[in-house]
Amino acid sequence: MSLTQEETPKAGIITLQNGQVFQVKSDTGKPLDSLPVIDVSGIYSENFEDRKAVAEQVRTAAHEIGFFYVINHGIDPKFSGQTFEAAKRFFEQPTEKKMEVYTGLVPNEYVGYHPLEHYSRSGRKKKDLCEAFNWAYDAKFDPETLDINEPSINIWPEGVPGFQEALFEHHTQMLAFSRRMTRVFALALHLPEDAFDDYIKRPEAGMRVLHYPQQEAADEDQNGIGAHTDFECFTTVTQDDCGGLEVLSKSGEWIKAKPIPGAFVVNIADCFMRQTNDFFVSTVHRVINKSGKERYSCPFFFGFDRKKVLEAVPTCVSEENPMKYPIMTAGDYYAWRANKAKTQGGSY
Ligand SMILES: O=C(O)CCC(=O)C(=O)O
Ligand SMILES: [Fe+2]
Repeated sequence: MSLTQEETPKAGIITLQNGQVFQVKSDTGKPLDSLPVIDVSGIYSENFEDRKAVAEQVRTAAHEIGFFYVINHGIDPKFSGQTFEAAKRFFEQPTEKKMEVYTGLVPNEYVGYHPLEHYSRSGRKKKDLCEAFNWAYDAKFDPETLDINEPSINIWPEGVPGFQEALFEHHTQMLAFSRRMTRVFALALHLPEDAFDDYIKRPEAGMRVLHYPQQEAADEDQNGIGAHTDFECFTTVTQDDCGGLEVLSKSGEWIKAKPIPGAFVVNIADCFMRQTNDFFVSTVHRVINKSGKERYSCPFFFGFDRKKVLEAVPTCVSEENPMKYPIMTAGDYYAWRANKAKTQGGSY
């Protein structure tokens, strides 16, 4: 949210940190089945036509709604199981202990602990009812690293055995999947499959695990995480079976992204929206946990090397449709958004 804590949001209007303003028709999520489900098993095929067939479905989904489920993604659910189990052990600790790795200790970066009811994206009366632990790319855990000696920016809690190991085992899986999906996105943009390969040799690859207690406050007073867009290229979310993730449709309705066992939810984020000159839509989403249970989720945020310039891809600009966004590096864009989110009480 770009609203400061003092401003009161106008009913039905959402203003985001990236400057976009949205009109919402109804504040209540609807259980529509309108998010596409894409079987991505073809991304592992040796046959180009199989990969292209997945890419065409991704093209439509990324353009029309910016959110879709992927099934048959090939990642064993034991990895997210381990992450959720490790996260429960971390979140269970007293707040003072968790604050030893408070994200505020690391300026400009989104690593470490984000406390409960501490940030607000929604501008609602009460701050967002979630807590999170974030960790960033670490060359040591990237089998394709270019520089194994690159220092890590992560901070880790003491006294949670196996925490870092569980989280990075999972991260390494998601990294490989996201690199493959980047090739699918290139095909989806009708570019050569390797068009972004150089952008993701040293990618931006942050991950977080979130805990949402059951919400007692009314939706108009609080959200689990308020309406926002993500700032990298695309996000892949593993959610448990509680539900609560909602996506804002183009017509201004909140659609419930109900959990599909074993599926990931993939959403387009702002860097891809900028690079594709709005052909891919970075879609507003939020979470409200009224399931009666504790909700856990784990998004993986994938983006380009900070040194790369976010120029529009050639298939998305023309004389009639010039680039809409100022050109900057992925790193400058990230720093701008990260700072905004941290100083305005926002979250990731
Ligand atoms: O918890 C979820 O399902 C989504 C979380 C999210 O949108 C975020 O952390 O950016
Ligand atoms: Fe998000």
